[in-house]
Order: sequence, then structure tokens, then C-alpha cells
Amino acid sequence: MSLMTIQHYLTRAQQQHAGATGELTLILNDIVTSCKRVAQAVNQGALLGTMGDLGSQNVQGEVQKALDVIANTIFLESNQASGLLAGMASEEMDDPYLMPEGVHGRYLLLFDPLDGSSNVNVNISVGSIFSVLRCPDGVVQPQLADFLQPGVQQVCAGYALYGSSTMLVITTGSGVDGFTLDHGTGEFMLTHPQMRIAEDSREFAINMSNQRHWPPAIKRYVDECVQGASGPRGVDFNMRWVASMVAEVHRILLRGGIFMYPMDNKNAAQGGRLRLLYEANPMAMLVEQAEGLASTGRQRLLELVPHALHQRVSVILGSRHEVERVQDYFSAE
Ligand SMILES: O=P(O)(O)OC[C@H]1O[C@](O)(COP(=O)(O)O)[C@@H](O)[C@@H]1O
Ligand SMILES: [Mg+2]
Ligand SMILES: [Mg+2]
Repeated sequence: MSLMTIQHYLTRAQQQHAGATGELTLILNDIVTSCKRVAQAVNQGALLGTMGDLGSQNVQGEVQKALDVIANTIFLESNQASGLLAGMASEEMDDPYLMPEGVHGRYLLLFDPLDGSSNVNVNISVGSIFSVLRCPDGVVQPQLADFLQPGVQQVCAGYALYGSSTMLVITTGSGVDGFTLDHGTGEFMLTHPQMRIAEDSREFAINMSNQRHWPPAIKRYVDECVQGASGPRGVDFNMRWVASMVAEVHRILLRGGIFMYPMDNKNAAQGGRLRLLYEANPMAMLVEQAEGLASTGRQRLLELVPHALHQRVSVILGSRHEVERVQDYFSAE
């Protein structure tokens, strides 16, 4: 089987884009390097000797794992190489990271360096999520406000999944393509071109332990799924919860489904559980590019105008008809 390397794929994409400067290609190359390096660290597992909690907390009050910090450092180091970024922002850093003096890039990179990190100690899939934005014209030293762009303005988004194989899934706005890391050659190969999410599905993903906190629309949707063939849906459903958003979105890209982390009575004070800028928005761009839908329940996720770097949000995404159904239930509330 002859597969295209990601370098070849990126060069081709650049050639097809009239007026492309090659900057995005170089930025993506650095992201690819970051993901390979994080994959190596994750794959070391207990051999790394630093699997535990650090005792420190990130800006959101979450206990940091050593690998959260290692992955964050890898992203910061690897993505300075091109000199084409104006700044970076991460789940693990309170404030935006500004580039060294003299570096004036035209793009901003936002990332969750290690998503699902509570799974790291138990050898379940984790991932990295990233989003690339344009730095507003004329801005030399970006400020916080420059990062607060709605998801529709993303130039590129994607994730790496460190699972039974390491995969990279990206969109630059013309569909979603998936690559698998060949550990022999160290290359990501195009194994999943033009991924599409099935319109219908019989599989939902939600943390059921939060049931008592959910809004009525979510209770109704899940209750109807659980009633299966004898309920109003007239068909049996399956449930999954990996507690790694990357793994859930990947499964949905491959075989459809719906993923829900709604705002509920437990997380309402923070606005939800998942972060808008470096979790929800990049995943929403991928899902829409794969013909699915991504919503807060009441609004298209990608149109939300952010007001804070670490803003949280309600997330409902996946198979188009299922997300539409949840939105209808919210409208009927
Ligand atoms: O612990 P819970 O409530 O199941 O939440 C799981 C969710 O939290 C996350 O792990 C949040 O990401 P981080 O690990 O980057 O904080 C998501 O990947 C996942 O969907
Ligand atoms: Mg995360
Ligand atoms: Mg994280």
C-alpha cells in the first residue's frame, strides 16, 4: 500500500492554494513535531518515572500531572522553531505566551497539550488539541484580546490521539484528513482521507454520573436513548464514555455518535466543563468540516464570541440529526 506522508500532503495543499506563502505549512510541520514528541513521552508510560500528580494546579484549579507540564513545554519549544507565530496560549498557562523579541509572526496557536490526562496513569488514550488563528493585522505584540476570536475564524484545527496507534487528524477548512504515525519511519501517513460523520447514529457519550445536574433537554434526550426499542425512539442505543474528548471525537469521526458535556447545575458557575478556545472550537471545526454539527445546545459553537482565554462552554457535537434533536429539545424547554 502506498500512502502519502504528511509532508507531501501539506506541500500539495500549499500548491493548490493560490497565493499561499508556505507559512501555514511550516507552522503545521512544527505542530507535527510537537505531537511526535508528546507521543514519545506518553508512550514511555511508567518508564518516564513522572506519571503522578505534581501537586501544582493550573489556572483552572486542576491538579497538573507531570505529563501535562512536559507536553506543554514540548509544544512551547517545538512551535517556536518556525518564527512564524506571534503568540501561543495553553490550558496549562494562565496568560498568553509571547514570542522572544524580534519574532513577529502572523499566526496564533492555542492548544490543550494533553487532553484527558486523568487517563494517563491507567494507560487509556489521551491526546493533544490545537487551533490556529490569524494574528490581527498590524499587531506586533499580541494582547489577550487578540486571542479571543470566534471559532469561525480558525485557519486550521486538529488533534493528535495517543492510542493503540498515534494519529493526527487535521482540517485547514477543506475537509478532515487523518494520518497514522509509522513508528518505523517516524512519518505520519495519510490513512484516513476525507473523514465524514454519519448523519444518524445510535451511540451517545456523556458522563452519566452527572445526570442529576443536567438541564431538562439533556435528561430527556438521554432518557429516550436509554429506553431503547421500547421507548419513543423505537431503537436500542449504545453508550460510551472514555473521559478523553479526543478519543470520543475520534470515535465519532469514524463511526458516528453524539458527545455531550452540557452546562449543568454542577458546572454552571464556570460556564461548563470544557474550554472554548482550545477544546470546543477546534473540535467543532473538525466536526463541521466532517459534516457533523457542534452546538452549545442553543447556539452554533463556532459563532460564540469569547470573553476569556480559559472560558468554558457547553458542548454537544457529532452526528447531525442527533445534535439537531438535542437542539430541538433545548428550544422546547
Ligand atoms: O472527568 P469527566 O467529568 O469525565 O470529564 C472528562 C472530560 O474532561 C477532559 O478530560 C478535559 O480535558 P483535560 O484533561 O485537558 O482537562 C475531556 O477530555 C473529557 O471529555
Ligand atoms: Mg482537555
Ligand atoms: Mg489538558
